[in-house]
Amino acid sequence: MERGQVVQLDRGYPLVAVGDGAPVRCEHATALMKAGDLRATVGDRVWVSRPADHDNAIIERIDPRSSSFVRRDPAERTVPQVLAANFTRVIVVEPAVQVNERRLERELVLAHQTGVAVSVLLTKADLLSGPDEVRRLVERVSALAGPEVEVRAFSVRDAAGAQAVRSWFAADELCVLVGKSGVGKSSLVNTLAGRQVMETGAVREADGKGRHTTVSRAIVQLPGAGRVIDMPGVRGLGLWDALEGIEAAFPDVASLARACRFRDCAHEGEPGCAIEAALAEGRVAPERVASYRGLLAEVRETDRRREEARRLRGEKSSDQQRARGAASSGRARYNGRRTR
Ligand SMILES: Nc1nc2c(ncn2[C@@H]2O[C@H](COP(=O)(O)OP(=O)(O)OP(=O)(O)O)[C@@H](O)[C@H]2O)c(=O)[nH]1
Ligand SMILES: [Zn+2]
Repeated sequence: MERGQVVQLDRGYPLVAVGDGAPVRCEHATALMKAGDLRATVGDRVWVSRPADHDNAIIERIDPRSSSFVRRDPAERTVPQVLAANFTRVIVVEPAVQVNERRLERELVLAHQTGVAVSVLLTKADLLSGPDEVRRLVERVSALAGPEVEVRAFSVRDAAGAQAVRSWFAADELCVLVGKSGVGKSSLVNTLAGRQVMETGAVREADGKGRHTTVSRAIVQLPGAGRVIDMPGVRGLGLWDALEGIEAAFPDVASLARACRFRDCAHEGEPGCAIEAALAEGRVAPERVASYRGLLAEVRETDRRREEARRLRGEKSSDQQRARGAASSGRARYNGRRTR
């Protein structure tokens, strides 16, 4: 068997880079699909065999993932979907004009849940009135994202700005870009690559539900720098196993929550709730608490449905399931709290 990495995922079979040769199309081994229905995702390190009598190579094994970007499968409420693996940084991409704060919060939760470094890129900065407005926006988004997250603005029309972003893409990094369709992810990749490697807004494929510029997730090698995964506009960002992500994305609210009298406080009117107290005294923004509560409720609801689905399948141990969930989310966990 040879070791390789999945470098592209489209509607066909995964493309796997093996050695220095051209990437090969791979099918999944039947045994792999039977054992837990494992499918390779972009970034996966895999072991492939190449039977002589077969058109495609075969993925025999998928190595454990050092990180993974997981959302709830939009087609099914009780299974996770891994969109990318083994990256070192998540870059959340939002347009500088009309930043959607609620969407940004959700993206940050999913990004933090992966356990790797998180950055925010505000694109199309040329559409703002000038440097002052850009600076104010970066400050506002930084305040929302917290001190651990670096926020930068970018425009394809500003070569100097592109230079500032390059430090995220050091040679040993694999960055994944997350953001809705049309925010300019492919344009960014093309700017960094110095040539047209991804199709942008000019060429579009209509798919009934909306418009998608990028139809496949692929790893792009930037010349003299690291690599980047462009993910097509991911429409649904349902949370899956995201408690640590919520805690990391809401450091302001989460630090209050740690002072609640009850460890499992739902922050919905329990006695001794530190969040309620902070709200009453105006020490925390009501929108932040509303988002925090809403996202927590979503995770609990998904957990409830998982438990339900498991019961219907005749499985029992939810502890085992949690342990597996922790392994698949790529973030070490102890007792439901972040360990980092
Ligand atoms: N004014 C301005 N327009 C931009 C900038 N970057 C991208 N655009 C435009 O925004 C549109 C969408 O850009 P894309 O790069 O295709 O967006 P995307 O995020 O890759 O979209 P998907 O592949 O569908 O996820 C195109 O028409 C671009 O020309 C920018 O910095 N400034
Ligand atoms: Zn509370």
